[in-house]
Amino acid sequence: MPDSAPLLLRAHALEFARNEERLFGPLELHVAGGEALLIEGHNGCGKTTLLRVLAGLLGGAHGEICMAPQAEVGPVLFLGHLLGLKGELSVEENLQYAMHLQGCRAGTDVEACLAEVGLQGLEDQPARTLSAGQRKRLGLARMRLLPSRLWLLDEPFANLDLEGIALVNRLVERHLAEGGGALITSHGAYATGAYQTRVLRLGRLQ
Ligand SMILES: Nc1ncnc2c1ncn2[C@@H]1O[C@H](COP(=O)(O)OP(=O)(O)OP(=O)(O)O)[C@@H](O)[C@H]1O
Repeated sequence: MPDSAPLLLRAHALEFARNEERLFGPLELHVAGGEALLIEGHNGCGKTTLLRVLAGLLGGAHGEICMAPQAEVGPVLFLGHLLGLKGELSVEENLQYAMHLQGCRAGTDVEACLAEVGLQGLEDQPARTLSAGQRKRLGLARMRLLPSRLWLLDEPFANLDLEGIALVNRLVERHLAEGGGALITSHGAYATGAYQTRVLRLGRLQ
C-alpha cells in the first residue's frame, strides 16, 4: 500500500466477550484504501461477531474503533449472511431502493450492476423467489452500486458457484483499484484473489 493511502478503519485493543468469556482480542487491525484484510478462522471463532462490531451492528466490545468520516468515504457497506433484501420488491426495485437511500457509485448504474453479476433478465422477479446464489448475486450488485469505500464482507463466497467466486474476486479487485478497502471473512475453504494483502487469523493471535 502506498504510504499516502487514506486509512479507512483502525481498531485498537478491540476485545469482545460474551457471558464473561472472551471471544476475541485484544486485536489491532487497520485497513487503508487499496487494501484487503482477510479474517480467517474456524467456525465459531468470532469472525461474524468481529465484523458486526466493526459495522456498529453489535455493541458491548471494549477498545477503540476509528472510521474515516462518512462524508469522505460514504456509508460502510456490510454484506452479511442475511442480505437485507426486501422479498416483495423485485430485483431491480431492491437496487433502486438502496440507491435512493445511499446514492450511487460514479460510473455505474442499476442496469450495469445487474448485468455484471449475471442477473439480467431477472429484473422484475420478486427477490423472495430467487435462489440462495441469486440472492447473494443481488447483494453483490448492491455492493457494486453503492458509493461505499469500506466493504465489510462476511463470507462473500458462500452459496456461490465457481464463476460467482471469481466474480466476488473481480469486484473486490476493482474496488481496491478504485481506492476502496475491504475486510473479508472466510473459514479458508475458498481461494481469494491476488488482491489479498494481509491476513488476520482469529483464534491464534489471542
Ligand atoms: N446472538 C448470539 N448469542 C449468543 N451467542 C452467539 C450469538 N451469536 C454468535 N454467538 C456465538 O459466538 C461465537 C462466534 O460466532 P460467530 O458467528 O462470530 O463465529 P464465526 O467465526 O463467524 O463462525 P462461522 O465460520 O461458523 O460463520 C459462536 O460460539 C456463536 O455460537
